[in-house]
Amino acid sequence: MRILITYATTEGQTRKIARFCADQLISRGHSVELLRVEDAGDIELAVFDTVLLAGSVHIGKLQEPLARFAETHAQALNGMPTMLIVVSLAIAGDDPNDREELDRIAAAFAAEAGWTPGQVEHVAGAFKFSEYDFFRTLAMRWIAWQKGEEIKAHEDREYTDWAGLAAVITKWQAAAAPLPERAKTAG
Ligand SMILES: Cc1cc2nc3c(=O)[nH]c(=O)nc-3n(C[C@H](O)[C@H](O)[C@H](O)COP(=O)(O)O)c2cc1C
Repeated sequence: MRILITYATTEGQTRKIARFCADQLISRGHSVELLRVEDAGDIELAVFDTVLLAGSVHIGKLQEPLARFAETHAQALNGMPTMLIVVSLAIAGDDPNDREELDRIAAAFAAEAGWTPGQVEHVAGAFKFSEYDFFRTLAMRWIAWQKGEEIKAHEDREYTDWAGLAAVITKWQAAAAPLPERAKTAG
């Protein structure tokens, strides 16, 4: 399959997640174009069989450039298999209220764009204290403290479940493949 993966990232974790997805798909024989969403604006989606969008939650929202991309290409996206990956820290916990809030964020993003993703996956991100400015450091230390996490100054901490993500991608590429390709890519 020809697959477009386009992503928005603020501190870099979603780029790492998008690259991981690309590597997984390439290793299964797919042709993958991986683009930061700012570089994907006027891309022709008709040349792809499927599209994966990824973004991260900052103060209750996904990035604006990702929202613009989804809105601009909503019609094409609605006509092909798609997946939205939502990266957050809240999903790393086990609070059902957090999960509800993340589902609401994903639903609002999709509704505003006029796009119905074929699949929505929540993926845990990372604390990136090496990337934060002074005020972000204060805010994120407070969040870490609230969650009972002790993180040293300038330390990063990753919560992404790479094995879980690999399983999601394996399943998705098999389901998204056009029928004749399914036999080749399944498993
Ligand atoms: C300023 C700021 C605000 C954030 N707001 C949220 C939030 O509302 N909910 C949440 O679950 N995670 C929140 N996060 C955590 C990010 O989603 C997480 O760190 C993610 O890995 C960032 O991905 P990125 O590096 O690709 O931007 C926030 C992080 C920062 C720095």
